Amino acid sequence: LPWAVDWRYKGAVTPVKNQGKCGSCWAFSTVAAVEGINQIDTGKLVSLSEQELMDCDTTLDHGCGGGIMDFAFAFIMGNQGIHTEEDYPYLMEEGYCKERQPHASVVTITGYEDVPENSEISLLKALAHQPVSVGIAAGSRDFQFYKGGVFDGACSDELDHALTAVGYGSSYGQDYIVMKNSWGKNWGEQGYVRIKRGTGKPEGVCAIYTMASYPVKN
Ligand SMILES: CC(C)C[C@@H](CO)NC(=O)[C@H](CC(C)C)NC(=O)[C@H](CC(C)C)NC(=O)OCc1ccccc1
Repeated sequence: LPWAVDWRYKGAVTPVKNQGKCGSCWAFSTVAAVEGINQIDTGKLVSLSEQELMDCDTTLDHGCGGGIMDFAFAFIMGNQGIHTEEDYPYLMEEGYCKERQPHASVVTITGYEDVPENSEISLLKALAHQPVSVGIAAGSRDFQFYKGGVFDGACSDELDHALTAVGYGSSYGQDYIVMKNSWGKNWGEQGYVRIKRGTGKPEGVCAIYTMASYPVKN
C-alpha cells in the first residue's frame, strides 16, 4: 500500500461543489466517485450531473430527501451513463427528468463494489486505486463547524451524510483520510476534511468504514 495517496494531485477530482439546502449529498458523493474513475480511465476530468440523479433516479433515491450511493451507481448503469454538469446543471431542487439528449456525451460505468465494512485497510486499498464514496455520521456540531485539522469526533451515532474519500496520508504523526464534502469551499479545509485513521475503532471515526463503495469502469 502506498504511504500516501491524493487523487487531487492526479487531476482526478473536480472543484468542490455545494449541495445547498437540499439533502443531495448522496448524489454529490456518487458523482465525485464516477468523475474520479472516469478520469483515471480516460485521462479526462469531466464534471458530471448530480441533477440528473436527483430528477431521474427516483425509484430508490429521493432527491433532496436523501439517497444511497449504491442505488445511484446502479441507476447510472441502467441509464447507460450520466450526463455532464454542463449539459444537465444543478438546480438545488428536484425537477423533471430531462430526456436523453441525442448528441450529449455521457460517462458510463460497468459496475460498483462495496468496501468490506469495518475494515480500515480495505478502504485504504480501494482508495489506492480510486476515489471512494463514503457514508458518515455528520450530524454533530463538531463536524458541522469543523474548520481544519485532523478530525477525531465527536460525531452523531448514525449515518446521515455522504462524502468522497480522495486520499490518505500522515502529518505530524497524525494519520488521516482526506475527504471531499459538498458544502462549498468555505467549509473545513477549502471544502475538504481530514479524518483521523488508525484509532482502533472498527467502524472508524464517525462510522466512515460502514458504508463505503466505488464505481467500476472496465
Ligand atoms: C437529511 C438527509 C436527507 C441528508 C442527506 C445528505 O445530504 N443524507 C443522505 O442522503 C443519506 C446518505 C447516506 C450515505 C447515509 N441517505 C439516507 O439517509 C438514506 C435516505 C433514504 C431516503 C434513501 N437512508 C439511509 O441511508 O438509510 C439506511 C440504509 C442503508 C442502506 C440501505 C438502505 C437504507
